[in-house]
Amino acid sequence: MSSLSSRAEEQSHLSVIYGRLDELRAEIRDRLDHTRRGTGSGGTKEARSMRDAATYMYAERLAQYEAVEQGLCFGRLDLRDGDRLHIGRIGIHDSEQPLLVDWRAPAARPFYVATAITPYDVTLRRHIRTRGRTVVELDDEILDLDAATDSSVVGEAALLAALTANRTGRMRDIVSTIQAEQDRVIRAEPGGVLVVQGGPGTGKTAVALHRAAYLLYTYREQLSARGVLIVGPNATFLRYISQVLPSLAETGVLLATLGDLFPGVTARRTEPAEVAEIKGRAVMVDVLAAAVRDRQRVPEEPLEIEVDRHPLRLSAADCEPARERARACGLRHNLARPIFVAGVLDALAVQVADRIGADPFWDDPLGEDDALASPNVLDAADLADIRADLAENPLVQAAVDALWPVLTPVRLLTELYGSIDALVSAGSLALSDAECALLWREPGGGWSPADVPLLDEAAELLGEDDRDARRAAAREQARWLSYAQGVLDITAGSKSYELEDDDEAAIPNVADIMQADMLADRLAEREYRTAAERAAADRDWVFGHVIVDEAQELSPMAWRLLMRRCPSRSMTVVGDLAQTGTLGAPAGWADVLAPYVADRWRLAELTVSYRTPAEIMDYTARVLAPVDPSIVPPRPVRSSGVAPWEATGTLDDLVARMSYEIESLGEGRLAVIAPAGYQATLAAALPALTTGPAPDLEERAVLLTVGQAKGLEFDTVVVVDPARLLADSPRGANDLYVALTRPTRRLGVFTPVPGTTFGR
Ligand SMILES: Nc1ncnc2c1ncn2[C@@H]1O[C@H](COP(=O)(O)OP(=O)(O)OP(=O)(O)O)[C@@H](O)[C@H]1O
Repeated sequence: MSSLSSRAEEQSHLSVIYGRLDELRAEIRDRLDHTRRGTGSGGTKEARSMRDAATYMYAERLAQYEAVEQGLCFGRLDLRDGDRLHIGRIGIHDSEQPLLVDWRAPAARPFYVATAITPYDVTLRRHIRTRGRTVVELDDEILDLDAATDSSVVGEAALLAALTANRTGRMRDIVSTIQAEQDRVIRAEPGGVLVVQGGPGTGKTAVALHRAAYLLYTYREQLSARGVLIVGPNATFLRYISQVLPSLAETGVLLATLGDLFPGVTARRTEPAEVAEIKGRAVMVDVLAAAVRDRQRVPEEPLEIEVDRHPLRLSAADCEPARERARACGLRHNLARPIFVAGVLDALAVQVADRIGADPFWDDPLGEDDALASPNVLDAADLADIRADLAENPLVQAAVDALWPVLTPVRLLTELYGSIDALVSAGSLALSDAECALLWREPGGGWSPADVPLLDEAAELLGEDDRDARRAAAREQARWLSYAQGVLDITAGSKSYELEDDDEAAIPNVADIMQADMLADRLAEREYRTAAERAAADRDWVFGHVIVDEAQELSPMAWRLLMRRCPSRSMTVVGDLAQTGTLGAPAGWADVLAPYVADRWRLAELTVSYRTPAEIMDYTARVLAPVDPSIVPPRPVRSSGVAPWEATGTLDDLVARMSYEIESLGEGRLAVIAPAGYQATLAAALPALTTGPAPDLEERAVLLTVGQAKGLEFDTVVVVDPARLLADSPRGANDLYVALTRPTRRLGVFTPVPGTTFGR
């Protein structure tokens, strides 16, 4: 397809682009060396911090330049006015002209959406395939109405090459072959909630990742300070997608599972699906609120507290007004505690004052015993002293702690789960006794992902009395902000002097890539993490944009947590309701979103499956039609000529089949997807498979449950015992749908001989 002369022409342009990239790297390296040499003990504290921040930023920029080495330039547009644009992973200029246009720039958009009918002034679109720094293939499309075909696919040859390449266990970016319907999602406005619904393999995950990169590029000012959060279903999945954003030179994104979103807690505990389902219900908000109220007690029997060898009595009548006042103040548990404590101290102080302040000379002058009370010789200052002494008294403190303890989320939940009485009391209006019994567990053993939204909710209910720390932090921040503003003014002023004949757009100085508040944050912390990194350590962090992948799996409690992290509701929600595996998951996107945005959300649908060839999609549709006719697989973009195989047999037969499949795999990757109860037997019978809770997907062959396989793909997939997968869960059809749509090339379906199984 590509003539030698055009290849030579592209090669020479490519060499110029790489040459310029090398220059940019060398310049940043020089700057880095220069600031590093200056780093150390010299200068003021502020100057040292400034140098550290600059070092960090140059290192970050260098890493971005290093990350774009592979596939730096992948396309060219020839425009009607004779202009020619090369499209690539980042923008690169020399002193006179742009050499490479960033794929996210508006000028690059026609590369993804132009058609013969709507050509956007493009006359030719060229896909350039490279290996290292060498051009290996060109694929030209003339956007000429006379030559228009009805193909809806852009850059067909490049797309097919990408789709049929061996899988590696790591997802690749799709930047050179994004399709028009995907491009519309990637470049959609960031405001509000955008739901992206699409069947398996339609590129939802790929689109979500490219959207994050696009948003950070286009709305950098708004987003880089707050960061972008991408939530994925599990750690294996995050590892699978982890290379995509670095290959797009983006570092401002936090990839996390829901279990990672409560700093200080690593939620890896496994638990039965029915327990996770209860924890995910919206009524758990009421259960937790009741659990907190249950920790705000008054004594059933009066408490005796000995102070200065005299007994004081603390009764329900003393404590009830204090509790009412504390509850009525509208503050959260820990923040309301001082009000309760003040009420209790008042009650105790009166008792002490009555004892020590009685007027020794008081008498009933008329002997009629008609005085209301003994006049007290103590004044307000004395009473305040008594209260202060009582507040310091350990026995008083212990009594108050028992009645209204300072609670952390971890303590509240640990003590709630650890007591069936506490569970039944807190759950009385929302849970059955049997459900409370399911939630009960011994203390210890770690936290599960479903616990994390509850810990977060508990943190909201409890609050943290950190007023002093916040005031001090605000003062410190203001000091750094004014310093940072000064630094930016100076560096902006010195820009042309420092850079002289450099390309200023391509070599940023501090003022280009930082705002004063970002710089102040970094200086103040004396460590220079990106917003995403800092967000990971801060429960109160509010993200600029949140992207949720496999969103159909999230519980109502999980949504509450995510919405708290994104009060602006700038969100992209990506999922497929037909692939829902969890119990208690939503029936529709409206159900999920209504509590937060009513009906103010947009829906975009992806309709073409890029992963799975037509033969496998047809088979899947046939198998699922009698089980769940509502499942309609998406339209495949290609066929492979390889029909799926079906077999029935013993474990030995399966072992024989697997050795053939693994042998004929070549460079690709294979997965066996089997019911959870079969995992032990199959792991023992098939030692060539990598197994475990988070198997390394870069290994050649892995054994997975459906839950683990969600979102992943392999060249070859063997699904074991589909009937059992169907029977194993109330959403069995969805599970089978997920399993059958994982392969990019070959599918095998193996059923044990009737009446036998390969495990529990
Ligand atoms: N435009 C494209 N160009 C090249 N490859 C693509 C394109 N779109 C999607 N793909 C590839 O198709 C495969 C499926 O994409 P992805 O995993 O994003 O789909 P998905 O909709 O998230 O699937 P699932 O619902 O099963 O999780 C991936 O290998 C992805 O790289």
